[in-house]
Amino acid sequence: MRPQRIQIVEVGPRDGLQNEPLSTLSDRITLVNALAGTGLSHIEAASFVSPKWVPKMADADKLFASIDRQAGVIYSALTPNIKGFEAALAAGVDQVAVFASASESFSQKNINCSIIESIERFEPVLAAARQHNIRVRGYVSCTLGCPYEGAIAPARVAEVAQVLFEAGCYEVSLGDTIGTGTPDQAAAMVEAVAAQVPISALALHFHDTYGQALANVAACLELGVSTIDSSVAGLGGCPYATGASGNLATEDLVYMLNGLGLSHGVDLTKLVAVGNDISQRLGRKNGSKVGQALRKKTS
Ligand SMILES: CC(C)(COP(=O)([O-])OP(=O)([O-])OC[C@H]1O[C@@H](n2cnc3c(N)ncnc32)[C@H](O)[C@@H]1OP(=O)([O-])[O-])[C@@H](O)C(=O)NCCC(=O)NCCSC(=O)C[C@@](C)(O)CC(=O)[O-]
Repeated sequence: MRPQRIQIVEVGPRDGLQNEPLSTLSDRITLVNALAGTGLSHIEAASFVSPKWVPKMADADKLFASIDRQAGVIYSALTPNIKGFEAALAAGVDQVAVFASASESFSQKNINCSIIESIERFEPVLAAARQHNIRVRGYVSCTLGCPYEGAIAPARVAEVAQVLFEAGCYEVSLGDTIGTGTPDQAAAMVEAVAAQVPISALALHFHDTYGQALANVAACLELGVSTIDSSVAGLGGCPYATGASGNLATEDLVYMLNGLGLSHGVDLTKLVAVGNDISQRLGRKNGSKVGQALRKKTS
């Protein structure tokens, strides 16, 4: 049941840096370029969202105009509405993502509308993307808990994921936004969603606030999930989930996949160097245990 090949979606430049107070446009560009040199084949590089809401993601068009695009790498971005999609299209984004929530309260805080309204806003994005041959990824946040509502029923997550998939998202990424989930809960949630959406179209997007992300991924790999989102150096958090820490660190994920003998195409040594560099630039502790361990070993 465990897949042999894993697709890693690197979300550090977006989910990571959207929440790093000291990051600059230049840091963002440097990070995207450096990540593309590690073998990663999908980098979520930016968000076309309101800069009033998420100031650190401003100037996504400048970022796309400045990065050195590598053949074989998908450079994607978040687009919450048609305005964002049109800007992303003009900037030459390869792929976009729409983002819904399994929690009504989080939907209101994050994108200022209800879940149903968010889906309505995504319809023109999906239609325009189809017209331009651009693939759309869907996110469901708060799949294992909400900072405002607490527990979220797996059936609710499955319902929102199914709506996104049937609306045309080629893949649905399941976010444990506040990182509270544990392996059995994560597996139960994925099983509930997989009853509605093919498991091959599901991705995991787990934050590591309670140190459970890697264990949760390991449990869900056994169910056949083959796409995992992660963030170099465990960068980030969420502006609308106070206290949530960064995503699962890509270095930790790659180290585990190596140990399991699963292929992924990423060079761990190069990745560790990128994680240490961005941590140093931001003046923050590297959030990857593997990044820290290998740095000590090599220094
Ligand atoms: C969705 C909106 C825009 C609604 O925000 P709104 O205020 O309801 O929208 P509006 O349509 O009334 O527009 C208000 C202003 O925003 C502008 N605007 C409107 N749309 C855009 C756009 N696309 N790009 C740039 N500007 C835009 C619009 O032009 C206007 O400008 P003004 O007239 O005031 O100068 C806002 O709530 C927003 O941008 N939210 C950002 C949400 C965000 O990025 N959150 C962090 C993502 S993390 C996440 O969702 C979880 C995830 C995906 O990582 C998974 C996980 O970890 O679990």
